[in-house]
Amino acid sequence: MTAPLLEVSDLDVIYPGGRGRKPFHALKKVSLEIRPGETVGLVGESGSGKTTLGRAVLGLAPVSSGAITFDGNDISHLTRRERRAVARDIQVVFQDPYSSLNPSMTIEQILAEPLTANGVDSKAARAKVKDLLDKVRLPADAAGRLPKEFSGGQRQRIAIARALALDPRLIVADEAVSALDLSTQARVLDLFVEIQEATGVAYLFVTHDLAVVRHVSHRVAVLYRGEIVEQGNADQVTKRPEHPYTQRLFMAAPVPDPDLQEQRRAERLRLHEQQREQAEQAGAGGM
Ligand SMILES: Nc1ncnc2c1ncn2[C@@H]1O[C@H](COP(=O)(O)OP(=O)(O)OP(=O)(O)O)[C@@H](O)[C@H]1O
Repeated sequence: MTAPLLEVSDLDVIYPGGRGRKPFHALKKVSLEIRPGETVGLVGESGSGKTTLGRAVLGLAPVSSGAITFDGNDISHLTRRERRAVARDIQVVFQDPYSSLNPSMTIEQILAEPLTANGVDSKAARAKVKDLLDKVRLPADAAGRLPKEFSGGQRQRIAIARALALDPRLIVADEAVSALDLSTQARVLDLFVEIQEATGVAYLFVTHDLAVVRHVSHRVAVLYRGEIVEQGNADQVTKRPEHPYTQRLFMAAPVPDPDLQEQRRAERLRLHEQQREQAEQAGAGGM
């Protein structure tokens, strides 16, 4: 079996208190592994600690104890300089495609920025920008335009292209499709999968949306109040969850497939009709 690319072991994150706020223990003894080219979906309801775990991997949350290793090296307590070296390999795509792109920069400037900051000359950067636009299925003439000229889905493609600029090995996707409508979501998710197949990048896919997690994940980890209560193969966790919390979480999930949704709606209506008829009959019998 391949060695893990990312290994989180017994991780505790405690946000310090202050200004009348008590310290908050956001992650408790969290352990998780991601192998090269793998997608691990991280699910859990709001406040369970999903974003905190993504941020800890990116070096943005306070690690109180435990370890995060990337490619065998502990990255949980890096200096700024050391972090910069790792940052090439671990990139992020955030939820909001409207605020994450600088509105006054052209797409070419946005995509070239991480390249030139890492010593790529401007000619090579221009060529790479073309290649990145192609990877995310945007036309080459997108380069000269501004973010405001693009739809939410297209902006998210630009954000993905920017994350890919330095050929990372891991991308933390934090609710990366949550702001998009359903059909755009599906297309952007397909793009994530396509890019993974082409480049071998691994994803930590943070999402509250179980349909999303089913769509992209090889494995799934379920967070509940800062603890991982279940993790395993995506099929097994999403179809036959063992932990009662996961069972409740998946039972309550909306269904993304419109046909299935319609079928369930029709079933509910039929049941409702049946109950109404039974109630009417019972009422009539009583008269
Ligand atoms: N900087 C911080 N200081 C103190 N507490 C924080 C901080 N950031 C997050 N928290 C708390 O940590 C807990 C976990 O937050 P986190 O954002 O990781 O959850 P989440 O599962 O991603 O939820 P959501 O889906 O709502 O973003 C929450 O109770 C939150 O209030």
